[in-house]
Amino acid sequence: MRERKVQFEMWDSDDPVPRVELLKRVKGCEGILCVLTEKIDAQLLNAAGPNLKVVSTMSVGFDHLSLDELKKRGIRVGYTPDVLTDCVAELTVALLLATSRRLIEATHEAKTGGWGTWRTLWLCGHELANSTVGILGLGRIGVAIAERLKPFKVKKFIYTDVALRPELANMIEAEYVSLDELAKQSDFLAICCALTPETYGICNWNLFSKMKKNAIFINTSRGGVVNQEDLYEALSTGLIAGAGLDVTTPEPLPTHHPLFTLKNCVILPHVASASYTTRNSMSALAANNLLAGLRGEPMPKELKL
Ligand SMILES: O=C(O)[C@H](O)CO
Repeated sequence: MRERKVQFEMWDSDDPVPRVELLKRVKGCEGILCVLTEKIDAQLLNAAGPNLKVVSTMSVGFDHLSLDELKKRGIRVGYTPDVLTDCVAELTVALLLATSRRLIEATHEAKTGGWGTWRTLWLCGHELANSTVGILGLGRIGVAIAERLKPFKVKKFIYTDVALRPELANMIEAEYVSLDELAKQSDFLAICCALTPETYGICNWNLFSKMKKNAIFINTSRGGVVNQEDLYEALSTGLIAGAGLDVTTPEPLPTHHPLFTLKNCVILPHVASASYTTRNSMSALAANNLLAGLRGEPMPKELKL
């Protein structure tokens, strides 16, 4: 293999690179490796200029990339699916259990003196055994979540998506239903779809009002799929039983946000893929995508534009 040297400049901080700084530093670059906090839009692509050949994002989600603008300029895009599937599924199950069994409330009560005598209905939650689990957007992550939930004796998996996903559905014996039926039948509803113009705000009053009173809503995809005002209304009026959110709009969610006042809403700071193993795999894959793109070779994981 012919050796080629790559010159790179790294933003050596866990905090995002300030936009003004990024716009300055991308000028003339052939490749950019970014994370989901960087908006790769027309402004940034113009600032980079015509040398830019490849953008590699260290994420499975790509809603921070203006795909039309990238396509128009013939810029190739790499992303990091698969390597985070197990980690995200694991966290989703943890969040689901923490929400449905009210673990955050329970530790708070234990610590702050709320733990009195044993009481019959105190801190009762909802169990997975004999339940129906709905998945909105059945991909690798949805399947991995269902595989982990099955041993909890879930009765039935149902899903909806823009199209039938027979191969994935067969792996978990999931039945395809309409969005309305998904809302009506699910005891637990896991949101696993990508954020696109079609899914923006799809979890709104219309959906929540059809859900069961005992339903638990879990979102580890993107905050933008949820109408948060409607979710607040649904949770605070007891329309649904609880919500676990790893993603919100905006991020970070301001500490004074009404959702933080609700006991039946568990909010995590976008940590679904945060394990050492997974973040290492994601960064290696993102780097390999970038290098392959620069060499003009097939990327290990390229997004088809
Ligand atoms: O899109 C992603 O990769 C996750 O949201 C963060 O790991």
